[in-house]
Amino acid sequence: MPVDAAEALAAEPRVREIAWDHKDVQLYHLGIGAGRPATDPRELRYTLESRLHVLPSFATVAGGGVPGVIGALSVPGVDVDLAHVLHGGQRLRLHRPAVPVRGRANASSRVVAVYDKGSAAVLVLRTEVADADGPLWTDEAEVFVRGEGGWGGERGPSGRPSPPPAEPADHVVERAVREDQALLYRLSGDWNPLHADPEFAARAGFERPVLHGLCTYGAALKAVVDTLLDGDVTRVREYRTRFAGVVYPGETLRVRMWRRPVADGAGAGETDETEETPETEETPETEETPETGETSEVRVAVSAVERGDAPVLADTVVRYG
Ligand SMILES: CCCCCCC[C@@H](O)CC(=O)SCCNC(=O)CCNC(=O)[C@H](O)C(C)(C)COP(=O)(O)OP(=O)(O)OC[C@H]1O[C@@H](n2cnc3c(N)ncnc32)[C@H](O)[C@@H]1OP(=O)(O)O
Repeated sequence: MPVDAAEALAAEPRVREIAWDHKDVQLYHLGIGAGRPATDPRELRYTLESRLHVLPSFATVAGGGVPGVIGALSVPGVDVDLAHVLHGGQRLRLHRPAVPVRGRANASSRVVAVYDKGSAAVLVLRTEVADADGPLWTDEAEVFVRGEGGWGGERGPSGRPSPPPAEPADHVVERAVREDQALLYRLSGDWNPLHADPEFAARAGFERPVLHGLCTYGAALKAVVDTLLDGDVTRVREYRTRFAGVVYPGETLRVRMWRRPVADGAGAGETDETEETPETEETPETEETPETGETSEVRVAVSAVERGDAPVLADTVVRYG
């Protein structure tokens, strides 16, 4: 059986040392579309080493993606065809206000949930990253594997993505995706040919290579940080999304944002009714978001302008201090 849930869940965490420096950060920023226009003082913070800050979504590639997406799926009990794999969702919690420009840390990854959707399997991979000073971030990727369900396993959280709020958005920005964006983004470590090789993309059922989900994820966070947080990357506490539709390089992303206070009593580490946190073991202590002042959040909806309002990122929330 290509997905053996019991074996995947029982596997020991995979622990590896990761390291990164300013060059990795700059490459990542270029990969998600930063640096245009190249002389804009705000953009220079994404590209110039003397002013560099780190967009927190860099955490999803820190360490060069080593050993890359294929390695990340090399888990006991998981033997799937990469052409059937789509990124289904992503969640990131920061345990410190800023991701450092250079770092060395231990990353511990394991499968924390496996769901049987009948026609697909959903794997939840959690990675906890800590350096000598303590926890840095926790990252959770939901991996949707088409054609691998049907073994009678737990179905997990159900439901379609929730629609965006009915009221007009507080902010709407558009961000063009370069034709070669995926070719640039993959240099940060996700070498999946789905994003570069037309023949592989056709085998996976797409008319041409699609953009990495995490590239859209980074571009949307950058739009939020630049628009709402005055470019202050240190205010981001948590960021989650569901990948609801593909993006093709060359399209334009429309990012709509609705600000709202976090409901009374809902700490940054807690969930709300729209959230689809997998029902796994209790959230470990280290996943608490730091208490660095009042937390607000923004609901975000992302679509590709060329294809109307159909969401490409749904159930998307950024929490910030
Ligand atoms: C370490 C990191 C590892 C990362 C691996 C990824 C490697 C990358 O290189 C790969 C990528 O970047 S791929 C590009 C980004 N992703 C995408 O573009 C996917 C876009 N989404 C889709 O196409 C569909 O929503 C699709 C296909 C996802 C689902 O659509 P449908 O097949 O129509 O499914 P649907 O009928 O709506 O739902 C069936 C059941 O599945 C659940 N579900 C749906 N979308 C989900 C999602 N995105 N994540 C988790 N669960 C999801 C539904 O809730 C439903 O469950 P139930 O029947 O119980 O209600």
